[in-house]
Order: sequence, then C-alpha cells, then structure tokens
Amino acid sequence: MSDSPPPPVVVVMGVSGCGKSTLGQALAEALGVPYIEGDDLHPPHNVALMAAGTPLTDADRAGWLDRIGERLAQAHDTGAVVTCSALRRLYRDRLRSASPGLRLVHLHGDPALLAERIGQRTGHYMPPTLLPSQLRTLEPPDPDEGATTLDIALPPERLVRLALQALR
Ligand SMILES: Nc1ncnc2c1ncn2[C@@H]1O[C@H](COP(=O)(O)OP(=O)(O)OP(=O)(O)O)[C@@H](O)[C@H]1O
Ligand SMILES: O=C(O)[C@H](O)[C@@H](O)[C@H](O)[C@H](O)CO
Repeated sequence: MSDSPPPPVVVVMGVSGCGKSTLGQALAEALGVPYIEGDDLHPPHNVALMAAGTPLTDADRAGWLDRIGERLAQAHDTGAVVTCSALRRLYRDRLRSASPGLRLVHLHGDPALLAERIGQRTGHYMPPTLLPSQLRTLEPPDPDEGATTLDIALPPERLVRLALQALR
C-alpha cells in the first residue's frame, strides 16, 4: 500500500493556438497519466462552425463541456491531462462540478505571438480569423481557481518543468 496522493487531473486551458496540445501531451507523458485531446470531443457541428469562421456560443459549448466533464470524472483514480480552451469562468465551473479537484494550467501569451503560431500551422480546422473572438471571450482564471499561468513564449520543455513544479 502506498500513501502517495492520487495522480492529478489537469486541464490545460487557453485560446486557440496557445500550445495546449503541445504542452498537454508532454505533461501527460511526464506525469505518466493518460492524455485526452479536448478538441476531439467537439461534435461535428462545432467543428463545422469553427472551420467556417463562426465563433462558438455558450450553447454550442455546453454539450462539449459535459463530454469533457465525463472524461475528467472517469479519470479520478488514474489522473489525466485534458486540453480544453475553458475560456470562461462558467465553463470551468462546469468542469469542476464534474471533477472537483481538477487543476488548471493556463497558457497565456502575447496576441501577436498567438497569431504567428496559428498562421504557421497547417492542417487545423481553426482559422486565424477566430483568434480575436477567442481573446474577447477569455476570462482569465480568478485567484480562487488556483490556476498556474505560464507564458507561451517559453520553450515547451521549460513549460513542462514549470507545470510539474506547480502541480507538486
Ligand atoms: N512553447 C512553444 N514554443 C514554440 N512553439 C510552440 C510552443 N507551443 C506550441 N507551439 C507551436 O504552436 C502551434 C500551436 O500549438 P498547439 O497546436 O499545441 O496549440 P493548441 O492550443 O493546442 O491549439 P488549438 O487549441 O487551436 O488546437 C503549433 O504549431 C506548435 O508546434
Ligand atoms: O471554445 C472554443 O472556442 C474551442 O474549444 C476552440 O478554442 C477550439 O476548439 C480550439 O482552441 C481549437 O483551435
């Protein structure tokens, strides 16, 4: 029997292109927990809207957040790293109601750097034109949410180290 605490359930959050998938995968590997790509849980309707350059509404995101919440709840014993934009406080409250102990890592960065990274990547449904609406919708975590905010200008390996330190 080990007295070690259960592995963490982590949501890596932030606007499109902030590096959620890049950090999320590396962090899951470092923690030895499953990785869940939140973008894969969007219904096709949401993906079609975003691909057409239409921002999602609260109603569009509701069912998606519930699916993510289910996955977070299932990960209670195993831990997990899940990517989810989780832009608004009310979305995060919805996730926390499914997984009360969840930890947040918020990737935050200069809009010009975000635009550059989104512009450089290929094969993604999310068009660069949606970045301004993502930034308008973002409500950065409040102090009581205990989030760790990291600067996307840092290299991925450093972000992993800082996230691991914060999650200890
Ligand atoms: N710390 C970093 N330093 C430099 N480039 C990075 C960093 N993190 C991510 N990138 C690059 O930025 C781009 C966006 O990263 P990524 O796809 O991980 O973001 P995302 O938040 O998951 O995006 P989305 O939510 O839109 O799917 C990718 O091309 C990735 O290689
Ligand atoms: O809440 C949202 O508007 C969406 O989750 C977006 O943030 C994208 O799915 C994601 O970032 C992929 O580019």
